[in-house]
Amino acid sequence: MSADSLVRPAVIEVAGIDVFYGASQILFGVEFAVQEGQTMALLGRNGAGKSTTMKAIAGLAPPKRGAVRLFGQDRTRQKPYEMARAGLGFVPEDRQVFPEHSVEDNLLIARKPGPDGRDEWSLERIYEVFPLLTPLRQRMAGRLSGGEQQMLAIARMLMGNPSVLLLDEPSEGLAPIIVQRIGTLVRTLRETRVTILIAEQNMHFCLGLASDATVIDKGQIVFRGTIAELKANDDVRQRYLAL
Ligand SMILES: Nc1ncnc2c1ncn2[C@@H]1O[C@H](COP(=O)(O)OP(=O)(O)OP(=O)(O)O)[C@@H](O)[C@H]1O
Repeated sequence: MSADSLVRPAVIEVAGIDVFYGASQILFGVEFAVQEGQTMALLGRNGAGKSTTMKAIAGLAPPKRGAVRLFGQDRTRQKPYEMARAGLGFVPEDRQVFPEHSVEDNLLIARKPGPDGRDEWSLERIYEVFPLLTPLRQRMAGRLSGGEQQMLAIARMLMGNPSVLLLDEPSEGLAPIIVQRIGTLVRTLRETRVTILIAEQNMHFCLGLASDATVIDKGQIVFRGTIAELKANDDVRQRYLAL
């Protein structure tokens, strides 16, 4: 077997995408790849284009030029439900739990096997990994705290057994202790061999979590490397990530 045949395509490939909202161009040739099992941090300041990139991958902000590929297959301009069927789990910035339904119903509504037939996430397993949700199972999701809602949003996404996770600013607006818990949770997920892309303003949250980093500024990629390389690069951190 040649070495080439062992090279697998990246799980997520964003290939030179331009995204517009109306007449305003928001992303300019954004390009990066996430390999199988990698935890990639997409970092950048407020308004840099992180959410737009996540939405472009998830099918919510179709690129005008360039391509989005999942497991080597072209998925540019597919609908969000098609991306979900292809194995993509997306937790948007605003979490979007069903406020009038209980925690347990939110979870059950989302339950389905993954595209590869994987069915790892039962309610029992969710409560094991998210012990904070156990006593809240009958509570209306709209009455949860921000941190609890974030946990529920991640748990609900997992009930669809995705093989690729997109988390948009999971630490946003949460107290430091809750941010720590979300960090522990992401580390647990990393061990389940899924591929993870996390968009964050909070670089410190990602330093101990991610293996790799991509930095975006004004809709353009300005850095790609390992987390260790980012830590060692004062210039990039000061220019693009300092608050
Ligand atoms: N629906 C929209 N219509 C027009 N412009 C938008 C829309 N959504 C976002 N923008 C603009 O696109 C740019 C990128 O926004 P985006 O939400 O992708 O950034 P971000 O890096 O995720 O920042 P944040 O941390 O604030 O979410 C910003 O200038 C923003 O004002």
